[in-house]
Amino acid sequence: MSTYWCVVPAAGRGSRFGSKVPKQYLRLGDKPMLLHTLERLAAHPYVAGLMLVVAADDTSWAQGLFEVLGKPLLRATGGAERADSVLAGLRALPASVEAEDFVLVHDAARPCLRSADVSRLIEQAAPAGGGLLAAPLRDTLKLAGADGRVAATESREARWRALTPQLFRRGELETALAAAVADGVSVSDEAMAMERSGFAPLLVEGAEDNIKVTTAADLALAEYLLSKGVLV
Ligand SMILES: Nc1ccn([C@@H]2O[C@H](COP(=O)(O)OP(=O)(O)OP(=O)(O)O)[C@@H](O)[C@H]2O)c(=O)n1
Ligand SMILES: C[C@](O)(CO)[C@H](O)COP(=O)(O)O
Repeated sequence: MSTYWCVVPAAGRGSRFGSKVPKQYLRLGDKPMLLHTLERLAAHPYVAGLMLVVAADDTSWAQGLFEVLGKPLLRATGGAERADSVLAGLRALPASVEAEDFVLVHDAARPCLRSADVSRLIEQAAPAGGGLLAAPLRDTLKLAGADGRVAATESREARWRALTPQLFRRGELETALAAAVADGVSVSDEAMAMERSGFAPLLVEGAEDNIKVTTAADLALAEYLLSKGVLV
C-alpha cells in the first residue's frame, strides 16, 4: 500500500481569532488543537510521515516533537503567507519523497478531519492526478454591498467550498506554488496554484464538519465534535 507524507501548515498567527497564543496551540478538550490534527493524520494508515511547518519564532511544545503515534515528524520554518509555509514544507520533505510522489497538505486549524475522508481523497484524487476535499454549497449565496445590504443573490450551482487535505504530486505542487509566489499572486489553497499552472484538480466531497477553526465560535464547535467521538 502506498503511503504519503503530509505537510501541515501551522505557522499562522490566528489574527482573526484574536487569542494571545496562535489558535493552533489553544486547548481543545484534553490537548492542543495542533496535536488533535497531527494525531488524526498520523493515525491514518495511508500517512507515512508529517512535515510540520511552524513560525520562525515558535517556542511551543511542538519544537520537541519528533514523532506522532509512531510516524516521523519533521519540521520546517513557515513564511508570511500560508503558500510560503506550504512551499517551505514541501522543500523540506525527505529526498525519499520523489517529485512524482503524491503529498497531502492539511491545515493545522482543521482538527475535525475524518479518516474516511482521507481515504476517499487519496483513492479518488491520486488516479486523477490530484485533487482536494471540498463541500458543495447548500445555502443560498448572497453578495454583500458596501452598505451592508444584499447587492445580489449569487448562483450556488456547481459552487463548492475548498477544504483540506489536498493531494498533489510533490514536484508539480512545488513548481506551481513557487510560480505563484514569484508572480506575487496570493493563492489561498494548493489547488489554486495548480489551477494557475493549468491543472484541473478533482473535487472529492468531504464532511461538512471538517471545519477550519478561524473564530472562537469555531473552537467551541470543534471541541463539541471531537468530544462526541463521531469523526471517523
Ligand atoms: N503564514 C501562514 C499563515 C497560515 N498558516 C497556516 O495555514 C492554516 C490556515 O490558515 P488560517 O486559518 O488563515 O490561519 P491563520 O493565518 O493563523 O489565521 P488568520 O488568517 O486569522 O491570521 C493554519 O493552520 C495556519 O497556521 C501558515 O502555516 N502560515
Ligand atoms: C486552504 C483552505 O483551508 C481551503 O479552504 C483555506 O483557503 C485557508 O484559508 P486561510 O485564509 O489561510 O485560512
